[in-house]
Amino acid sequence: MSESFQFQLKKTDGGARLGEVSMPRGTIRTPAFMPVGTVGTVKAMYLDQVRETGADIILGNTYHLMLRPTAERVARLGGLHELIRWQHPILTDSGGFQVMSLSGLRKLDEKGVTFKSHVDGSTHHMSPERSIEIQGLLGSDIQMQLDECVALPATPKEIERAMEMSLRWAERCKVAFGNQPGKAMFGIVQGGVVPELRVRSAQALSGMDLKGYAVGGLAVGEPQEVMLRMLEITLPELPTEKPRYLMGVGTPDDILKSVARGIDMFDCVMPTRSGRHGLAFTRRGKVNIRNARHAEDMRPLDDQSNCPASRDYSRAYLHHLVRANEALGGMLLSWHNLAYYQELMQGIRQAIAEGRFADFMAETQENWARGDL
Ligand SMILES: O=c1[nH]cnc2c(CCNCC3CCCCC3)c3[nH]c(NCc4cccs4)nc3cc12
Repeated sequence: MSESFQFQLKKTDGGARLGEVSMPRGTIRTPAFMPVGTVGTVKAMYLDQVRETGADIILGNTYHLMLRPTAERVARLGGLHELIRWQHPILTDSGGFQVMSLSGLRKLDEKGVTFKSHVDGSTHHMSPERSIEIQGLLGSDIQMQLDECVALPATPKEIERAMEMSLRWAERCKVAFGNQPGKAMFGIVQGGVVPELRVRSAQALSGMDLKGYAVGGLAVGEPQEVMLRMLEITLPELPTEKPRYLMGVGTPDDILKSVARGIDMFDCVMPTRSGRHGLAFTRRGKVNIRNARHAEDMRPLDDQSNCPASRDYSRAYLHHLVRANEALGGMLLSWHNLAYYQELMQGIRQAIAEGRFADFMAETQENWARGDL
């Protein structure tokens, strides 16, 4: 196991990249899908199940953990890895994005974000330095800079202001992070859907020589083709020898098309959140298990899968559990969806390794279009 943080670009196939991030706690095979942990758990899942699906890394939820049980308490309890018993890499977000989407009264200025906790209404101030301190207390392996993801629609002036402040915050986070061997701090490219702002943000962050780069400010309601166009504009400005992380993305189709343009890492609540609501992602497209057509269908979701949730339970049973709002329904569908996402990532990595990613992408999309049997 390497004592440092290293990214190795192993192969490219068109714009798609096969790589590995090596860290003291383990290796991340890229392109990688990172399941979202919330308050230290991937909702409705045991972490050894998450590991079994093929996850090399999970996300820790800074916003929730800083409010409850607090970063200081997590540190006193030995850090997040000890607390949740996950001994592989953990990436934590800065907490800023969720402040903007979850908390009440909030103010954002050069110093940072001031907000009221949705848990108990207490007031919190999070500066770039405090965000890095919190992520350090959690024991995070990959820490994200504090940034401002401006809510769309926004004027170019507003987008420019937020992008430039995010760059200043990136510098402050880099200083606060200092030199932590085996760990990394990633910058986040902003700039909305304005090409020249995207280029300026990516070029400025590249100049900071960070360990990895996230593309932020996307998957916030813009059409898929606009998101993809922004990747085509942004990624050429980022160093090829560093990992690229597209934040909050996405559906299986988003992932295929973003891998084709050079993205290495993804996170999304989609597989777990939609699983809890009865939506299954399968190799033959989406299946809404609540639909009456499954009520007496004895087949499993996917008898080819090595995941028990996909292989051993009938659709009729899953339909019943979800209709009855039984917790086991959401658990089994979350498990199935995470397994499907990891199977998709494994297929992508294999296809790039064999130089047939374009064919894999076309076949996969055709199977989705064919729809469920
Ligand atoms: O610019 C950004 N800066 C920082 N974070 C962003 C995120 C959150 C990524 N997931 C964090 C996880 C950390 C652990 C807990 C769960 C989230 C985004 N998510 C989306 N789209 C999906 C979206 C989800 C909700 C609204 S849009 N676009 C995003 C853009 C940014």
